[in-house]
Amino acid sequence: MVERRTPIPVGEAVRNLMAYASFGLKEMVALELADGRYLAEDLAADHDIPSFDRSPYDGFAIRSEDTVRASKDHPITFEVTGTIGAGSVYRDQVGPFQAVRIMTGAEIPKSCDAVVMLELTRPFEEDGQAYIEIKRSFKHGDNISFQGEEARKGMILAKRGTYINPGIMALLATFGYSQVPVARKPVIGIIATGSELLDANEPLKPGKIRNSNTYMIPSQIQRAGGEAKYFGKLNDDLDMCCSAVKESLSHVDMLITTGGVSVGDYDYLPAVYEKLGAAVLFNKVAMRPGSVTTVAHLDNKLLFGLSGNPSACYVGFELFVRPIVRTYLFHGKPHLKKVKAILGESFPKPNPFMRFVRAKLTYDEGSLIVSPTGFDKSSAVSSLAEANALIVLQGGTRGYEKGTYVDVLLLEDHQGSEWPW
Ligand SMILES: Nc1nc2c(c(=O)[nH]1)N[C@H]1C(S)=C(S)[C@@H](COP(=O)(O)OP(=O)(O)OC[C@H]3O[C@@H](n4cnc5c(N)ncnc54)[C@H](O)[C@@H]3O)O[C@H]1N2
Ligand code: MOO
Ligand SMILES: [Mg+2]
Repeated sequence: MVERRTPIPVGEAVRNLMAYASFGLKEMVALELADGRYLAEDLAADHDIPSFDRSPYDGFAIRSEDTVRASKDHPITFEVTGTIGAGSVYRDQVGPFQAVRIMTGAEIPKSCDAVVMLELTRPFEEDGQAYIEIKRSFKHGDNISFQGEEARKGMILAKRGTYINPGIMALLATFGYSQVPVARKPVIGIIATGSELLDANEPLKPGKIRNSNTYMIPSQIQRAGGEAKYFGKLNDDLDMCCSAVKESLSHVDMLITTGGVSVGDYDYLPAVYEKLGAAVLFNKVAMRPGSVTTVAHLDNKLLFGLSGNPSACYVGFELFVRPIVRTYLFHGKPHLKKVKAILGESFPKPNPFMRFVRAKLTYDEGSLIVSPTGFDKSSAVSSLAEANALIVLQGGTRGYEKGTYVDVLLLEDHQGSEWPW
């Protein structure tokens, strides 16, 4: 008798699974290696920015009170008493009608309170002494970048779980993080099952196909923020699958297998879970593709039984593995971000189950347009290539017309979403 499985709604499957999600550990990495990682702690300003009053222009630092009477007809002359480049500090007193030549980024001398841009001065020399003429008045604080005007010491500038992008790299360096507390990447094992599988370098043989899943999944793991560890491909053999799963699991934080989760004669994963005593959370989800996606846990670790069919495998990863990975990385919104977009092409297929259509999202003059990327069976590989989004079509619907607003999940996004969507 073929095993009958009862599909559970996607939302219920995600909720069941997320009960097992946990934060990972922190590790320190050199700043140069922090790009693309996730902050394990809030990033706080340990000093004001700027940390001293500085000049935003190349010009002259002056005392504004000396310019009160300056005008086109009555230029006022200042004696230039020194020069400060960025990085230098001018310690002498600046007296009435004196000016200090100052460069962008240099600290304002204590007795000055305004800066005049070079272009607004007329320089001249008399008896070897430099002077400038100023033809307008300046107020206290004119052209000064004040200490703390951008950020105050103690402010939180990025939260724990933030993806480290170029801007965060700049902040980390600004605040002297030569070592950065980042989330340790979860190590995710991958095993492919299937006697039909050839390696990428093998010539095609009758009845065989190349194993694409274990090249696709590491790429998805990396996009999610984890680290992939490949344990090879296995023939459909129960004992071999059992020992490989058990052994591999001991070296990783979670394990993905692909293939062998359905009800066929050589689909051994259900038997593997049973033999190893893994508790199955679900083994049928009301979705297409990926209905056979199975999740179990053993020794406090999650086992993801993703479908062998490439598109089903892909979608199963994004819906179920990704939020576990992002939670491990301290991300507060671990699920795929959902937006509304306009369907760029009709999708005539009926949708008995919730359907996740591989799609390409584009921007057109303020609108988001989304179109399926091609062949839509769960066995499809080609439609994955261009996909940067999944269109979500509700179960029990009969097709969607071009121009309809549909829900779309973004695959290449770092903001993420909370649950429920
Ligand atoms: N009687 C039923 N048959 C099937 C059902 C069902 O409910 N009743 N479900 C179908 C659905 S839906 C899917 S999806 C597949 C899932 O199959 P498995 O997860 O058991 O995967 P396999 O049988 O091992 O392989 C399926 C398919 O994918 C190819 N494959 C496998 N591994 C890879 C790989 N690493 N790279 C590329 N392609 C791979 C394999 O050759 C098969 O063509 O079951 C349906 N059947
Ligand atoms: O798991 Mo299957 O993808 O529904 O085709
Ligand atoms: Mg099968």
